[in-house]
Amino acid sequence: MREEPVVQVRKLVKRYGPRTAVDGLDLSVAAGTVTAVLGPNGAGKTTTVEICEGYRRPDAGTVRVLGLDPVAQAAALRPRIGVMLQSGGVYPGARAAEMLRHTAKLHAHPLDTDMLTERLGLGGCGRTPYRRLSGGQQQRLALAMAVVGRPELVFLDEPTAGLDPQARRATWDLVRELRADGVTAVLTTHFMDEAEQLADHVVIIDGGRAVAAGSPEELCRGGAEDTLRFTGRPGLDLAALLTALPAGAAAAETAPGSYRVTGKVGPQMLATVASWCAQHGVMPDRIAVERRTLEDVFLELTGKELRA
Ligand SMILES: Nc1ncnc2c1ncn2[C@@H]1O[C@H](COP(=O)(O)OP(=O)(O)OP(=O)(O)O)[C@@H](O)[C@H]1O
Repeated sequence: MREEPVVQVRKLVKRYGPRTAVDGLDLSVAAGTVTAVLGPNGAGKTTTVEICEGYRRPDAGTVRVLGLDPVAQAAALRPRIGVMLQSGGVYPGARAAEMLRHTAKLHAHPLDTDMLTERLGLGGCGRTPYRRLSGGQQQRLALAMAVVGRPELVFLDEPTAGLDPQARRATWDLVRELRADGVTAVLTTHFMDEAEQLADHVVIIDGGRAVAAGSPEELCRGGAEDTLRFTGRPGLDLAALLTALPAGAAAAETAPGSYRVTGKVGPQMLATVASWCAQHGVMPDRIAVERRTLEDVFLELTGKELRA
């Protein structure tokens, strides 16, 4: 039997005065997976996540998290989820270790707080008041507080924004371990490599709607073309090459001796280009297939212009 989605959002609408921040959004998160929610600034990611967490009320649509209504059944839901907020909710004079221990005590089976602080590189700042922690340390403490209670589901809003490369990797490792323990994670991020590294499922939001969803591989494979590049002697007869290639392919010499072939790039096209080169006495010094990255897909879907 297929498990119910851990998060199920249908036709969600949220308005702030005249502005519609979320505009009929659908989102489904399967149990035990990491879902990355991507989108340009102002797309509605934080609003959606905060509605799932029960911090905001939807204007329309249905939201179920672990089968519960996040607002009406908040008391039942809160102990089962972990939330990493971008900021706020913290007494600035409290010491880091105290805050983490306090949060751990609210849960029946918390993680070991010493282990968690070491893992996240916070071992040396347990006695430091929150307001004196660096931005990156505050960020890691927020992550620790979100996961210390062994939640079934954790929401991470831009978990690695502003972190140095070591801290980013420590965060990624922790998220992978959580998943290995069966925890479901929903994260928002602006880092495409983070989504590629961590996510089983990616949802791209734009203008308050989900404009694409799938695994990183599915999103990169779908739709547009890939590129095959090779180098050889300059001035090859590309019209002749095109007759050997399947319909819809295109070829161009992008610089003297550098060639780009686009279209449905698969084993057949690679073999065709290689055999055409052999027939014409061309030794390709380099031949490479370039797949679209998640960033390419993201920019194709959401545009390259900066938004107001
Ligand atoms: N409390 C609020 N009052 C009024 N407008 C708001 C409020 N919160 C968000 N908005 C607006 O709603 C829209 C969506 O904001 P949201 O923070 O959900 O986007 P986001 O995708 O998380 O953006 P970012 O990547 O910049 O964090 C934006 O236009 C934002 O200005």
